[in-house]
Amino acid sequence: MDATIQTPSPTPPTSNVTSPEFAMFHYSSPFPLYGWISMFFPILRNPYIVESLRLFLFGSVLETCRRICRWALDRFTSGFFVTAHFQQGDWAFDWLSEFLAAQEIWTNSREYRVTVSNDQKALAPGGSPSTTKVPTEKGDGAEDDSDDDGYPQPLYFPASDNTQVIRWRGRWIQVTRKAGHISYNTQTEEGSSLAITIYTRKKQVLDDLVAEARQHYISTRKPPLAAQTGKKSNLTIKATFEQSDYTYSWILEFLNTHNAWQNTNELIVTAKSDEQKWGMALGGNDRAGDEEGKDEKLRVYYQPCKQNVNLWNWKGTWIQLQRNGGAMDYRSMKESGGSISLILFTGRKETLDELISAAAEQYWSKSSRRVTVHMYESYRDWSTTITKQIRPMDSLILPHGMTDLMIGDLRDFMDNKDWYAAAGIPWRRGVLLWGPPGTGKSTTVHAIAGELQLEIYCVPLSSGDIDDGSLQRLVAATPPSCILLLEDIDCGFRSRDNEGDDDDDDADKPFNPYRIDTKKRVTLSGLLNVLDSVSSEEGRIVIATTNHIDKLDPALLRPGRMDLLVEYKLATRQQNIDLFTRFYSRDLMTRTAKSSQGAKEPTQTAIEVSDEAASLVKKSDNSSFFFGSVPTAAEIADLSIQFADKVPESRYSIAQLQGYLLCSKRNPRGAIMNLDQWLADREKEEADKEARRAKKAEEKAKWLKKEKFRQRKERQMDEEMEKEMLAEAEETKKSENVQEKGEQDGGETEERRAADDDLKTPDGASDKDSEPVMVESARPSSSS
Ligand SMILES: Nc1ncnc2c1ncn2[C@@H]1O[C@H](COP(=O)(O)OP(=O)(O)OP(=O)(O)O)[C@@H](O)[C@H]1O
Repeated sequence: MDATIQTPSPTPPTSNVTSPEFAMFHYSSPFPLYGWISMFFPILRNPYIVESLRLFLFGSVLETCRRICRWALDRFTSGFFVTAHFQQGDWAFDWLSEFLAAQEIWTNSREYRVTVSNDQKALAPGGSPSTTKVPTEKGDGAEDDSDDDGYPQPLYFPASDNTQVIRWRGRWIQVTRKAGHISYNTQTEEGSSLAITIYTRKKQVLDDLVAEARQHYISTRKPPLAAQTGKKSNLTIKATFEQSDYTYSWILEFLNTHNAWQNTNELIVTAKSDEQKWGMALGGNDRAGDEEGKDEKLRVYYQPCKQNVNLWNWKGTWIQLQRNGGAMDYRSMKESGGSISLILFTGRKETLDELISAAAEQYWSKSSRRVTVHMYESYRDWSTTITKQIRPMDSLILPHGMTDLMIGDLRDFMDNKDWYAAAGIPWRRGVLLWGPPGTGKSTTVHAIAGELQLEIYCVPLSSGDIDDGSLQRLVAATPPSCILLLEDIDCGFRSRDNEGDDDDDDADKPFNPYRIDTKKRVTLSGLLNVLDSVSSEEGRIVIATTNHIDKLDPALLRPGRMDLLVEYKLATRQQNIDLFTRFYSRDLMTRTAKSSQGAKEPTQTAIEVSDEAASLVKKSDNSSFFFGSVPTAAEIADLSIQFADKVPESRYSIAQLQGYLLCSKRNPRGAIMNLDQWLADREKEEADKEARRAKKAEEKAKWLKKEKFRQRKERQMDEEMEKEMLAEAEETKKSENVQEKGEQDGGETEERRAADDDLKTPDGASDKDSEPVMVESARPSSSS
C-alpha cells in the first residue's frame, strides 16, 4: 500500500521563491521544529540581515583565531621565555634597579623627572653621573653631591612607563618599568615595579641575573632604598640602647670614633666639654674633641640633632642611626632618658652581635688607658660620666707594701668567682678605707679601678639627695664587676650612738642649736640592706670611705659587709721623703723647666711691676722666681731628708703637703727654705681652728647646760602643776561628796515632808492605795 505523509506547512510555498539557498528549506521535514524555524524565513530573505549575519560569523571566526593564536603564543612564550616581576620596597627590586642603572638602560628613555633632591639620590635609577659614585669606607656612603662650586648635580628618573631591551651575557632581556606615584609626604616615587623577560627556556639564567645584580648592589655599598623611602623591610634588625644602660656608653663611643654621624646635616654645636662624648667630626677631620694641641678656646663639639636619622655603613652593612631625645632636667639642664636606635639592614643576626662586641671591646680597650667614673645626680641616677687619667698604683704615697696588700686581696677576689659559688658565699667584697681627710683614700680607689680595669659608680652619701629608695635603685642599676664607691659613709646617716653630732663640714661654723637638718639621709637598715642585697653579688667591690670610723655602727663593719679595713694615717717620715722625691723627680723637673722657659720670656720682658701691685697680687705658686739649675738626684735625696726632718710626723696629710709643694713646683730648694714659715702658719691656723672648735664646744656645753636646766625647771613646774591639779581634783571630789551627801539628806527630808503633805490632802486616800510600801516605810522614820 502506498502511503504519503503530508506535513502541514505553516507558510505555504510561494511561486516566486527562486533562490537556491531558500529552496533548501522546501524539503519536507519529519520534525515539527521545522515549522517554527520556517517562521523566520521571511526575515532571512532580507538581504541586510543576511549581510549582518555573514559579518558576525566572519568576526567570530576571526576572534576565535586570534584567541587561539594568543593562547599558542603564550604557551610558546612561557615555554621559551622567563619573566620575573619586582616590586618597589623589596630588596630584589633595589638590586635590579641598581644593576640596570649601572647598565645605563634608562638613557634611551624619552621622558624624565629631573631633581637634585638629596633624599632621592639613592633612588635614582641611573642617568646621572653623580649617582654612580661609590661611597668610600671613610665617607661611609657620603656621596659627593657637589663639585667645588657647591651646587648639586641633577638626578634623572624615567618618568613614565618604559620598556627597554638590553643584551646580557649574549641574551636579550626586555625590561619594563612601571612608574609609581610621587608620595605627598616624602616627595619620592612609590609603587613602581619592574618586569624582566629573558629570551630563554632556562630559569637558571634569571637566577644568574638576580645573583649578579645582588653582588653588584653589595659592591656598590649603596644605602638600602628601603631606608631612603622610609619603608621598613622585615629583613632588618632594630636595636635600642637606653641612656640609663651602660651599653649606651659603648655604642656612643664606637659610633663617634667611627664617624658614624658624619652624614647628618642637622647638628647642634656646643662648646661644653661635658658634651664631649657626642663630639664628632665634620668634613673628614678627626673628632673635634680629639684634636691634639687644638686651642681649648676654639674647640667645639658637634652633636646630631634629636630624632635625626642618619645612614652609616659598617663592614658592608647599612645601619640607620637615630638619636632619640630624652627629657630635660631643668635643674641641671641635662638630658636623661635618651636612647640611640640602630636599624641594621641585614637579615644576619650575628651582625648585631659583632657590632656590640666590637663596641664593647673598643670601649674596654680604651678604658684601660683611663678610669670611668659614673656619678649620681639628683633624680637622674647614673646620668653623668667622667673619665679620668689612670692613676698608677706606684704613684700612691703610702707605707711600703700597703697597695700590694690591697691589690693582692682584690685580685684574689676577682679571680675566685667559682670558689665563692662553690662555697655559697655572695661574690662581693667590701672594703672600708678610713682615716683623716687628704690621706689618699679616694685616690686609692681610682688607682685600684685603673689597675683592675673596673668602672667606678660613685654614690656621694653626704650629698643630702640620697635616701634608702634611691640608694637601692642606684645599686640595682650598676653592672656586674664594678666598684661601687660609697663616699663619706658616716655622713649618709646618723649612727644610733651619735644622734646629736654635727657634720664635719660644720665643725668651723658657729654653734647653732636651732639648725634644721633638711638633708635626705639613708637609714642604717637601708644601707645594710643594700650591702647584703642580692644585687651586690655579681663581682662587685663595694668600697666605702670615711673620716670617722668611730661614727659607724658596728653592724656595718661586720665581716661579710666590710671584709677589708684599711687605715690611712697622716704622713709619716717615710711618706714625706717619698712625696718630696717624687714631686721633684728629675723627669718632672726637666719637663717643667722646659715649659717654664718657653713661657717665661715674653712675660718677663713685658711686665714692669710696681711695689704696690706686687703687694696686692698674691700668687700661691712662687715657682717663677726660680731660675737656678735643675738639682741632681743626690741633691733631691738630700733635700727630701731635710724636708722630712722639718715636717712633724703624723701631723699633716699628704694632700696638705702636696698643696704646699705645689707652691714651689719648680723650686725644691725654695720649698725647704719656706717650709718653716709655712709650718708656722699652719700651726697658727690649726691653733685658731682648735680655738674656734673649743669655743664652739664651750658654747654647745653652755647651751646644753642651760637646756638641761631649762628642762629640769620645766619638769619641776610640770610636777608642781601636776601636784596642784591633783590637790585641786581632790578638793573638788571632797566638796562634791559633801554636796552629794547634803543633797541625799535634803532629798530624804523633802520626801518625808511630801509624804506628810500627802497624808493631809483630802484625795490622799487614792495616793495611799497606790504607794502602800512608801507610806509604810515613811511612818516609822517620821515617828522616830
Ligand atoms: N697617699 C697619697 N698618695 C698620693 N697622693 C695623695 C695621697 N694622699 C693624698 N694625696 C693627694 O691629695 C689629694 C686629695 O686626696 P684624696 O682625695 O684621695 O684624699 P681622701 O683621703 O680621699 O680625702 P677625703 O677624706 O677628704 O675624701 C689628691 O689630689 C691626691 O693626689
